[in-house]
Amino acid sequence: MRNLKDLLYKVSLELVIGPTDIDVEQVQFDSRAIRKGDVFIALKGTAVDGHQFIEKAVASGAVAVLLEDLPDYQAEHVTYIQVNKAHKALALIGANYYDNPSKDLKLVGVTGTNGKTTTTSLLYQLFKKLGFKTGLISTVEILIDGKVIPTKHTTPDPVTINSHLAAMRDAGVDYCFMEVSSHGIDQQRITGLHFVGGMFTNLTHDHLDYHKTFAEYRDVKKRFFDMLPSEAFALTNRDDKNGEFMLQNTKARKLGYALKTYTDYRAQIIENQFGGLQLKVNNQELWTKMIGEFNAYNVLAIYGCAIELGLESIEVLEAISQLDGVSGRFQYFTTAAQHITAIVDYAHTPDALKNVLETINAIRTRNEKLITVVGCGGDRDTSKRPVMANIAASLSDLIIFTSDNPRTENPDAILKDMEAGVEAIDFKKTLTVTDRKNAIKTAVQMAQQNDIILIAGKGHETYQEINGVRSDFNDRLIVADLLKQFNK
Ligand SMILES: CC(=O)N[C@H]1[C@@H](OP(=O)(O)OP(=O)(O)OC[C@H]2O[C@@H](n3ccc(=O)[nH]c3=O)[C@H](O)[C@@H]2O)O[C@H](CO)[C@@H](O)[C@@H]1O[C@H](C)C(=O)N[C@@H](C)C(=O)N[C@H](CCC(=O)O)C(=O)O
Ligand SMILES: Nc1ncnc2c1ncn2[C@@H]1O[C@H](COP(=O)(O)OP(=O)(O)OP(=O)(O)O)[C@@H](O)[C@H]1O
Ligand SMILES: N[C@H](CCC[C@H](N)C(=O)O)C(=O)O
Ligand SMILES: [Mg+2]
Repeated sequence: MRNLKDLLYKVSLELVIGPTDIDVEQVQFDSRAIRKGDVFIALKGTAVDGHQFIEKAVASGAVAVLLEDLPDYQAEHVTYIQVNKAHKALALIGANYYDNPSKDLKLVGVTGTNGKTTTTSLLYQLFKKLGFKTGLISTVEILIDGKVIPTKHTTPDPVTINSHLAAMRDAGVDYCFMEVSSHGIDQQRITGLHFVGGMFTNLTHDHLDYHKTFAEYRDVKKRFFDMLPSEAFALTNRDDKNGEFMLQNTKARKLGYALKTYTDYRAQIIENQFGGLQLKVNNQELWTKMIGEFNAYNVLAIYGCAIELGLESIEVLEAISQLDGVSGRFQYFTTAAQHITAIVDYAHTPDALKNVLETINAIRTRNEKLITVVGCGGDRDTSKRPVMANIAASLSDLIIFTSDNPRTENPDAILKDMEAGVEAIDFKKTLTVTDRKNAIKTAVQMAQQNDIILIAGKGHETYQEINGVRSDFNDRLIVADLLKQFNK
């Protein structure tokens, strides 16, 4: 139970009707979750306006309502608090509710189109290996020094974020690494958090359904760096043309990492094989199990972050060489007989798909086929569909288009959008198999000695969402099972 007045600390108020010196139970922004004694925050969302549900929230027992627009009818014994920006107020209230836990640990945020989960998960592993109590907030899971908590979002809502940070503080966590998505920045899910560092991986095509233009998407990402305090570091990829742009208005210490540009943290690829990467990082040797040029960026970024957080270079390099890959990111399975390799990867943007295919093409040595199984999500950016299909077709020997979370869309309509991106010359090597399990089965059946199968788009996911219904689905389990026939 918390005092409402304390929760409103730093929230800029327009009008208050009723007492604020009252006890409230929980902070809710969904009327369906309200219990007696809660405070309801009405948010104007992307689908509906939460103001519609004020009466319902009050009927369910809300003792206070925070809103932007006052209703004509106001219930007695309920406090109404009017603000200009309810999303911002929610974030501040969420932080106040848990006594601003982000100030009690060292929180680093990672933003960018691709590589956030990889970078944050590697940082989590690295800091744990070096003996620190560590936390992680990522697309795959939330980790509180080893304790796993399932998650649905990359960057959860601010009440959830602060509740996890509070649990981390209570567990004595020193460092927390979190993914900062563009939706998270735009919807103020990270407002009020105290970061000691911010990192930027790259910016390429994604989420143009939500942000409308690339410039708007870029500007939203930059807002994360604008909010960093002067004691924080801001470490950005200088080989990406937006790496410097992110830092234009930040107060934080500006730092860069790159493979192709001279900056603070530099790496050179000495070797890039299926076994891993050999790098020269600021003139020191580094070996890692991570594969491909894009992972050279991820590894260099975590090295820079660790040094900025005050760790010793030698022990960081040594610990990085022991880190394992990240679940569903270039995770591969090789058969004993026939030597067929299947790679499950979370590439769900044009750039990620291109990177993964180029990596496979660069490190494959034999005269084998590369078979790609890929789909595009429903109810998400439709403009990336033909682009991803074109990339898959031009960089593979055989392509099987299939479904990847059609959500509420017709799966075949999504596949038609993808097929439209394939050049006439590539058509003869493409197949469309709507059912994803059958698509994977087809790829395995077509594979011959030494062939490589890439199954892209779902990575760590354990479900497939069709017609709005989620059912169990796991690319890794399915392909591992199908490959058993070659191991007998
Ligand atoms: C488009 C989007 O981002 N939507 C998110 C947003 O919901 P919204 O505010 O738009 O919701 P809305 O349905 O319009 O409802 C408005 C308000 O009315 C309330 N309501 C609604 C119905 C009702 O009966 N009573 C009620 O009170 C809702 O709780 C809400 O507060 O805020 C919610 C709470 O934080 C999120 O759960 C929800 O995520 C949806 C489910 C989603 O799919 N989001 C994805 C796109 C997303 O956020 N992805 C990013 C990036 C992914 C990546 O690239 O890694 C992520 O960070 O996960
Ligand atoms: N630094 C990088 N640059 C480009 N592509 C990358 C990079 N790191 C990983 N990838 C590719 O992008 C895919 C997604 O990686 P990851 O899950 O780390 O990204 P993310 O930013 O967390 O994605 P999301 O926005 O869905 O949370 C990987 O499976 C890989 O194909
Ligand atoms: N966080 C990303 C994940 C996409 C993963 C892909 N499997 C899909 O469902 O489209 C998004 O919501 O756009
Ligand atoms: Mg992620």
